[in-house]
Amino acid sequence: MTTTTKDTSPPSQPRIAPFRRVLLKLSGEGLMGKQAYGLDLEVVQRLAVEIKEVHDTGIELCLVIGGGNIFRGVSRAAGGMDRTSADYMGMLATVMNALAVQNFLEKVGVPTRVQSAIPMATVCEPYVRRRAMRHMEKGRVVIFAAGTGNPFFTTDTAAALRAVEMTCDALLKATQVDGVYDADPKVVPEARRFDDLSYTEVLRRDLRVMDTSAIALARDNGIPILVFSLHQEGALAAIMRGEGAYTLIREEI
Ligand SMILES: Nc1ncnc2c1ncn2[C@@H]1O[C@H](COP(=O)(O)OP(=O)(O)OP(=O)(O)O)[C@@H](O)[C@H]1O
Ligand SMILES: O=c1ccn([C@@H]2O[C@H](COP(=O)(O)O)[C@@H](O)[C@H]2O)c(=O)[nH]1
Repeated sequence: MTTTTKDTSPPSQPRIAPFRRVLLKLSGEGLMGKQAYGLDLEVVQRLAVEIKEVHDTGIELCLVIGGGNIFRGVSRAAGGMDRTSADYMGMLATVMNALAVQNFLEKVGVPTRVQSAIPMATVCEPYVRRRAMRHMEKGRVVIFAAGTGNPFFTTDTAAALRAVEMTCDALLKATQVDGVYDADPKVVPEARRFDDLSYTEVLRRDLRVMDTSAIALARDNGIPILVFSLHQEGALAAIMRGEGAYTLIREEI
């Protein structure tokens, strides 16, 4: 599922109001491209250009990047380690991804700041909510690293949390698949894709495109979630124009 495709979907009636500020969650695994581990720098470069395109329109942007391309606390690579240590390793992996994306964004002329939930003063800023808001008001893209800073969570929950804290209009989840299906499409090829879903339906059907704490946090704070493919070229800009293919998760529909 790593082939890049061009978004050719026809323009349609926008399903959601124009955005002022959004949080973009990039799948860490998605940054591997065709590789088995780490970063495919061509993928990172393409995403940087796509983010710039949106940033140039004046929309305020913040990012959360997963760490699945390097390390996950619950993965087999964690072996017999205790969960908290393994989760801290996972959070540190997200810092590496944040620094890589920061580098590529700055190469294409997008001003950025990385803020880490685990303070590491010689590497990046610590997470300070009001400072992050100010950076965005000044036109900087803020990259939130190290997840929530707590073990037993994931970067999906960190994305929902930061989206609420930053008063974002939406959480955009750029992932490996082009939306939410009635079963994992990587496991069940005949799974059917949804255009629209309510938070409650995602939780009731146990659709695991995101973890339940992220969905619950978004639901409790009324943040719409748009799930789309990170591999579809132009998908991010299309969504910003009210077009493109994505699953929209929001209140009862
Ligand atoms: N019902 C479902 N609909 C869509 N995708 C699903 C569903 N259930 C499970 N998935 C899986 O969820 C995955 C989400 O991918 P993604 O790489 O974004 O996960 P992630 O945990 O956020 O990644 P990372 O930790 O690397 O950031 C997809 O690979 C997809 O196969
Ligand atoms: O708040 C958080 C966020 C992440 N972790 C750990 O990091 C890895 C990588 O994050 P993904 O969301 O899976 O990409 C995750 O598996 C956890 O081990 C965390 O502990 N707390």
